[in-house]
Amino acid sequence: MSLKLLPKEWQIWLHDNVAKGCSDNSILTLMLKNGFKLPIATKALEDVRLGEVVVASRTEQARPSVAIERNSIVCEDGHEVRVLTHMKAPYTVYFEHVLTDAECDEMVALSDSQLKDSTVVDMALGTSVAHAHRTSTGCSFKRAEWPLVDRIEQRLASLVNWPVAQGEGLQILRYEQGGEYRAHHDYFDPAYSGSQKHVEQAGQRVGTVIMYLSDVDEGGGTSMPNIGFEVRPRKGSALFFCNVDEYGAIDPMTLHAGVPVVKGVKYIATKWLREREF
Ligand SMILES: O=C(O)CCC(=O)C(=O)O
Ligand SMILES: [Fe+2]
Repeated sequence: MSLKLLPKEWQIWLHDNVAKGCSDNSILTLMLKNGFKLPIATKALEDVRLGEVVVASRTEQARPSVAIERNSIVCEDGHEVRVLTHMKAPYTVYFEHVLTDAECDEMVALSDSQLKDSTVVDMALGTSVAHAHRTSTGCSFKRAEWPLVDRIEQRLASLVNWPVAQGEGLQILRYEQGGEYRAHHDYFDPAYSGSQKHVEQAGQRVGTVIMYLSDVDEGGGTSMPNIGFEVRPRKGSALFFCNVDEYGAIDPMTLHAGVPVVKGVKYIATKWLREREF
């Protein structure tokens, strides 16, 4: 059943290429170049050759997208967000004024009593574990847990053109001086067995939105070391990037880190967008 673990666009691509009579070798070479691991690619190809049916439809989008031709975007709730910077690959947009100061303060207040030491997903087991690479405290909210959370989720959905139902709950992180989140990918790497249960549940994490809830005096940016890019936290701004390319294949260039806070306190709210309903 490896075929179903592939992004929709790749399922279609695989079917089309098998139908065209392409060789296993040429298909697998291209899949490996796009970040798929050999066992997954081989098994998916075998599924198609055995007549496994594609689960995707050709009209569906593989990932979220932003109307980057505009300098500002009016969201469905009438809130106007400014587009400051964008990059084609990895598909990245830095927005200003996604949240008002009052909304940031309210999010911080809602989270403050619930913060616990942060965890990361254990690659082999797929469970949450504490990790020295992530020195922050955090908590998460269920979708629409509070009216403000609901409003922000609706706003983000219209901003990046991705249904609310395909988003995980918001996650809040608080970093104090020296706090950081070392370089990592947000996607579930198909090479690790622990990833599979997440991918089976709601598909890949196709996009990430990191909203900055506080101004930080020094440090605390979000960097993408593979492309030498860094944004600085600014209260109300948000960094959005797609963790997959236009075909839905994982994009290793999205490696990113929460740079250590030098002075001040950094608060963020992160929204992970999934391929299917979560
Ligand atoms: O703290 C940051 O700037 C990065 C946070 C992050 O990578 C995440 O929440 O997945
Ligand atoms: Fe991340």
